[in-house]
Amino acid sequence: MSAPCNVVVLISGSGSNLQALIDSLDEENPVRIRAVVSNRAEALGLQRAQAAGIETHVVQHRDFADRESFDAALMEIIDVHQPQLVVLAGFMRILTPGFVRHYQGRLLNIHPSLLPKYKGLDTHRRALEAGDHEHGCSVHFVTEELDGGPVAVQAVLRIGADEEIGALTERVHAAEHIIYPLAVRWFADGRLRLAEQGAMLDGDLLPPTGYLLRI
Ligand SMILES: Nc1nc2c(c(=O)[nH]1)N[C@@H](CN(C=O)c1ccc(C(=O)N[C@@H](CCC(=O)O)C(=O)O)cc1)CN2
Ligand SMILES: NCC(=O)N[C@@H]1O[C@H](COP(=O)([O-])[O-])[C@@H](O)[C@H]1O
Repeated sequence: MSAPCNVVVLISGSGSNLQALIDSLDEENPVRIRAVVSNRAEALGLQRAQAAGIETHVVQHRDFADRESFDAALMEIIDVHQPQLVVLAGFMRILTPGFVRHYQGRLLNIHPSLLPKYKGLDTHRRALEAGDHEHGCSVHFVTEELDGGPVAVQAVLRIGADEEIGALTERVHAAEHIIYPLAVRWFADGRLRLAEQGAMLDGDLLPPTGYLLRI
């Protein structure tokens, strides 16, 4: 088994991706979730972490004068755990260049679209309004460019005729809960890495879409 991989998870909301990561842990998995940090005190994900016996912290962005000081407070808490990996799981704040540089290559995010399409927010509505036939989610390395980092893995879904945003959101969520634990495990096992050229899996450069799963 690989050496333990200390992970800190950042959240802002319900934490279903955090829960999927927690549920993926077993004696074969080297991932050790050392702490969960939320920028919102009301995040239900904090309760999920506490139920799993994971240390939790709240760092509210509204308590800080600017993004740099907020990020510095995050980093101070995160670095206590000396993480090999920081996981954004529904974390809804844009991180500063200083934060991204500090964790470069060991910072992952789950995004609810087939990047590079629909960076930012409100992705499901945008895909439906565009009349797309496919949609999905992406795990990517985080860079200074918002949702622009190299993709590690994507889940591709067919959009059903007249599919409602609620149904699509649920299907994408379910797909996220498959690909995020997979990508995090690959990283912990030393299989997934960020190189100069992009995301690498087992020493091979991944395509811009990352490792594709059709679900
Ligand atoms: N430097 C980076 N920071 C973050 C990235 C990234 O790729 N580079 N990914 C995001 C996650 N994300 C989409 O996947 C995302 C999160 C938040 C926002 C956003 O516009 N946030 C607003 C506040 C919104 C709110 O509080 O509800 C803001 O920060 O002003 C866009 C995309 C995480 N950070
Ligand atoms: N741009 C970032 C973004 O929209 N992230 C999305 O927030 C949700 C968090 O759900 P969760 O709190 O239940 O994991 C997830 O669907 C994730 O893709």
